[in-house]
Order: sequence, then C-alpha cells, then structure tokens
Amino acid sequence: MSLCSEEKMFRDMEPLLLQVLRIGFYEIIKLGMPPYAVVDENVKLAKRALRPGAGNLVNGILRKLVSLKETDSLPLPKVAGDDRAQARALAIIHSHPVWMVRRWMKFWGIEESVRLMNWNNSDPCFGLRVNTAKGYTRNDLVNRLKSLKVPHELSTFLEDFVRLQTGMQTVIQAGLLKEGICSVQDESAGLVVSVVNPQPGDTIVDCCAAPGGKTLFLASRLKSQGMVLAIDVNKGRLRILKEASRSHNVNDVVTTTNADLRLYAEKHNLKFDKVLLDAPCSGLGVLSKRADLRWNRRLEDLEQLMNLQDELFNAASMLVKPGGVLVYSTCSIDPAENEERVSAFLLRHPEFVVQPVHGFVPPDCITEKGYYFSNPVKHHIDGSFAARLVKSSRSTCQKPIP
Ligand SMILES: C[S@@+](CC[C@H](N)C(=O)[O-])C[C@H]1O[C@@H](n2cnc3c(N)ncnc32)[C@H](O)[C@@H]1O
Repeated sequence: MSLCSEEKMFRDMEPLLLQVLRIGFYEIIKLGMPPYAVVDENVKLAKRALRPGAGNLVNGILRKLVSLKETDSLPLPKVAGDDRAQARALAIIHSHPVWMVRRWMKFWGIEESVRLMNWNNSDPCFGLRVNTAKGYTRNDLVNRLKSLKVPHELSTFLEDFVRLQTGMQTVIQAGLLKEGICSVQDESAGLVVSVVNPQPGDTIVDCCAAPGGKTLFLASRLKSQGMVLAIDVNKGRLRILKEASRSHNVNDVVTTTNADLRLYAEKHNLKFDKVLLDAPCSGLGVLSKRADLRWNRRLEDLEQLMNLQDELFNAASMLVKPGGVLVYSTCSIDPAENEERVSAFLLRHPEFVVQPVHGFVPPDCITEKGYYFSNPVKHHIDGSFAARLVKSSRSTCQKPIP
C-alpha cells in the first residue's frame, strides 16, 4: 500500500497543500503526536487555507499514513545497490540532498555520514562566551544561568565559554545578550581565535570580519593594547560589528573598513602581526543550526566558493608582515574548502609554512598535518577548520603598519 495512487501527484501538488501535508507527516512520524488529532487539525488547516476539497485530500493521505505507521509498513527506501542508489536512499531517510550524502560517503563512509546527518537533524547546542572585556567572569555568567534555571555545561575547550542544550530563549528574554554579559558563539569559532592566539599589543586584521563574532573575541584578548582592523565587503553586516564592538566595550581596539579584501590588499601597503581570513564558505559544518542551508547549497556553489577562497587567501597573504602569522579558517567540513585550499596556497606561496596548532587548541582537534578541525560528531560542536601559517622573515616588507 502506498500513500497515493500516483507518485507524481506530490510533485505536481500546489505548494501550500504540500506544506500542510509536510506538517502532518512531521507531527505523526517524527513528533509522535496523537495521530487523529493531527489529521483533524491539518484537515481544518487545508480547508481554511485552501478549499474544502483540499481538506478531503489531506484527510485521505494522512489517514493512510497513520495506518501504515500502525502496521509498521511505512515505505522507507532500502539502502542497497551501488553508491548512487545507497546515497539516494540515505538522502531520503535522513533528509539531506543526494549530492552531499554522496560526497560524505566518499570521504568518510556510510556509518560516519549517517552519524553526521543524525547530528545535523538533532536539536542544536549553543555556546555562550562571557564578555571579559566588560569585566564579567564565567562564574558571573554561570550564576545568572543558575538563577534562570537554564541547564548548562562548562566548555572543556575554552575557559570563557559555556554550552547550552536548551534554554536559549530564556537567556535572550532575560537580556543577557542585550546587557553585553555574553555573546552567542560556538566553541568551534572560539577555537579559531585560539589558533590566531592574539596577544596584547598585536596588530591584527580580520579580513572577512562581519558580523564580528571572532573580531570581538580577538579584541577582548588584546586587553585594550593593540588593534584589530575588521574588513568586510558587506556594509550592513559591518555596521552590526561596529555597534557590537561598542556594546562589548572593545571599540578602543577595533577599527572597521568596508571594502573588498582583494582591492584593499592591492591598494594598501599595510602589514600586520596576525591576519585572520575567515573565508566565505559553504557552511557545511553548521547544518544543525541552519536547517535551510542544506537545501540552498548546490554542488556548483563549491566550485565558485573555492575560487573566491583562493583569491581572498592571496589577498590576505599580502597583509602579513615578515615573520607574521596568517590563519585561514572556514565553518565547513569539506576538504575541498579546507586542506585542499591550504595545499594550493602553499604551492603558490612558498614564503609561507604551516605551523602546527599544538598548544593552541586541544590535541583531540588537531589533524595529522597540524591543522585545527572540529568534527561535530566527535566534539559535539559545529564543524570548523583552521590552518596557521607563518610567513618567512626574509620576505620583503614594503611599508610597516603605522
Ligand atoms: C564566514 S563570514 C565571516 C564571519 C565572521 N568572521 C564572524 O566570525 O562573525 C564571511 C564574510 O566574508 C565577507 N566577504 C565575502 N567576500 C568578501 C570580499 N571579497 N572582501 C571582504 N569580505 C568578503 C562576507 O560579507 C561575510 O561577512
């Protein structure tokens, strides 16, 4: 027994009707809500949103679904056949695009890919970073969370962070973010800042800075000594960064510039101690927080992003002083945007060498080549990547930073 006589019926269905059915399916299959109440509600919804006939159709299809569930005969696809067929079945079962599943199966095999998809489909964890630049300590934040009865865990990776499984709405409503006590920041992003390892007195450029999560953390580590130049091509997002740097009390060390990094690096002969390029990427490491993203990304996007990443990498390298540090990072787990971009860069720029990130991040997050990599399945934080490169001190420096 299937759900309707013709498979193509769903393909041709008007979007609003399909949406009502999706809600009903989700409530019955995933949320396990009382089935006949769900049928009733969604029939009413279809009648009101569309017309009486639509209600009858919803009634028929959802009732069939309920009976298939009750007799344990839901038509789940079988994971069998060649790679493509297996990927197609897994993509349906775990609700991911086929191209992503195929890619992950190629890199990590079926079991790891399924674990990753389960992670992406689970409720997201959130990280909070206490704002030390405003004089708060993690204990202050923990005490506020306790008084709000928000369950939390101390981060074992970073001393300024706590992890929340639930309760974000309570934190927002209580005004902890507005008061500037803390920011929402995943530990994976915090660890990228640890790879940069900002020290008071450093001159730093954050090349793709907006909306500024990493800029603010970098700046707070400078303890009012040194500077962070935050560059971004997006004016609106940069404005958010500027306001946040004020409310987080780090505007004494943060300067913003609205520019395309490629043009900026060509035009300005400035050199910095540390350069962070947090490159625009597919975001494949943060799918648990961005439910829409998997459906908006296409395989073709990767090619375009890789070209942009290479161009920005070249531009960022021009801003590093001799002996200075260049950190390339993404919130992607895809090797093509990570290790492969670094290898290609090193071929173009022999004046840079990899400095393994031992001592900067926990040993568990360090790859064989000495890069930082957080794996959502293993570390229970977002997926991200960073490589720390050092420029030869014999490289010519045309103009020092003022
Ligand atoms: C991954 S996001 C950066 C996130 C940021 N580092 C943070 O921690 O909040 C990438 C940023 O790159 C910026 N960007 C894209 N192309 C750029 C370019 N050519 N020059 C400068 N910024 C660019 C985008 O506007 C976007 O804000």
